[in-house]
Amino acid sequence: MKIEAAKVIVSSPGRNFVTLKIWTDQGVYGIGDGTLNGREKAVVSYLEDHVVPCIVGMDPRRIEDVWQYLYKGAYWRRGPVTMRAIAAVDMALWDIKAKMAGMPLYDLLGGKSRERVMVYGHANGSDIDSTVEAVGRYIDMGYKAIRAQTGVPGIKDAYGVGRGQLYYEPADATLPSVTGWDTRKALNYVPQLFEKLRATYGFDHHLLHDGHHRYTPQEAANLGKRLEPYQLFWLEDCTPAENQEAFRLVRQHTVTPLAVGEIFNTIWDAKDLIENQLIDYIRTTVVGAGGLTHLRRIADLASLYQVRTGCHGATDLSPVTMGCALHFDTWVPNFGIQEYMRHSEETDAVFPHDYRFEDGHLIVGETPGHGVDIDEALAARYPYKQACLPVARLEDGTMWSW
Ligand SMILES: O=C(O)[C@@H](O)[C@@H](O)[C@H](O)[C@H](O)CO
Ligand SMILES: [Mg+2]
Repeated sequence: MKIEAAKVIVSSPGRNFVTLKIWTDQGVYGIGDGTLNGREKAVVSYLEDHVVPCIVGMDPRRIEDVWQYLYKGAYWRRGPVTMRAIAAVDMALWDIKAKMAGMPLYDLLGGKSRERVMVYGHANGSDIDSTVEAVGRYIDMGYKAIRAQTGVPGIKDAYGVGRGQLYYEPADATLPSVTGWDTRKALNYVPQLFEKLRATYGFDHHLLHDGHHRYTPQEAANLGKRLEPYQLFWLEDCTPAENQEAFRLVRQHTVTPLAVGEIFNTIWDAKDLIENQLIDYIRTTVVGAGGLTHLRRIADLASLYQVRTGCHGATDLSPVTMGCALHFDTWVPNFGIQEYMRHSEETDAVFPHDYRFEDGHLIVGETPGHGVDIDEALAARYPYKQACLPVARLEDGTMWSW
């Protein structure tokens, strides 16, 4: 059996997606996602110029060998562009294998560990009162877990506060928009949001919060400690994780559960955090970390240390990644939660998929493969539109982590 052809499809139904379609000589095809928000074309070139010419003619059944070929064969290892390109191939090959086996992907991975996957949605508002209302709307929609982000008085366009209610997309301009940040103001304000949320809705729902890499380890420890009374499901990216040791300081001071990893690409980025039990949830997802082949390895390492999964699921990960992640979540023994930011109706139409939301959970169907396709004719109606993620600066102009 051979890979006969592979094509990269760039489409922007509301936002940009990079999709890889691989055809085999047996008439079966597979679909993979390689989207890298704000840097999409780098992956397009990596795939078209450097990956597709190598994989045509290879045996699509040899998923592990193709993965090792692309990883070791580049010589230049890791990084978001390389690992997304590998992920796109890997997802398409798993899709092909599962279709050939006539099985939904979760069956091929080892079978169902659960019937449905708990997801969390994004509630956000410009201030505490509007965020409390937004959380109420998610509760009314049936969500069991909700991430809450509030604007902070005196901070311009704080992270996570979108314009719409369901479809927040931060990559909003051809050149990066400039937003603001002030740790002191946020540290005083954010705990008040969670105090009000618990006072209003009680403790039945899981609440989550994203620090988006903005606090120093000491400040993150302070925030984690002050959030303890509100029993968060997790505090995400409380401090940058390039230095994995930084989490030790946070951990020593708070029992608020910690999640990290949406910007990690490999097991090496997470290894020290997992082995030293410095985190509770690992956020790497299929497109971010080299596909299912590598994500499985991360999850297996994590399971040894009782670290659970919490796959990244923002709108910049296409329905193809969401489909693969849901099959992974349905199988993985150490599942924690799945992020679910809804895609727009245009996006959902371009990517017909076999998963559905019900009672705060996502449920995958039994279509062989990962159950997500691309409508190429419709995709062609949405050409690429340059879009960048914002940057953040402190009041005095200093660049900060967005
Ligand atoms: O937790 C999250 O979902 C965020 O941190 C993301 O929305 C992130 O900002 C985007 O994926 C960036 O493209
Ligand atoms: Mg995040």
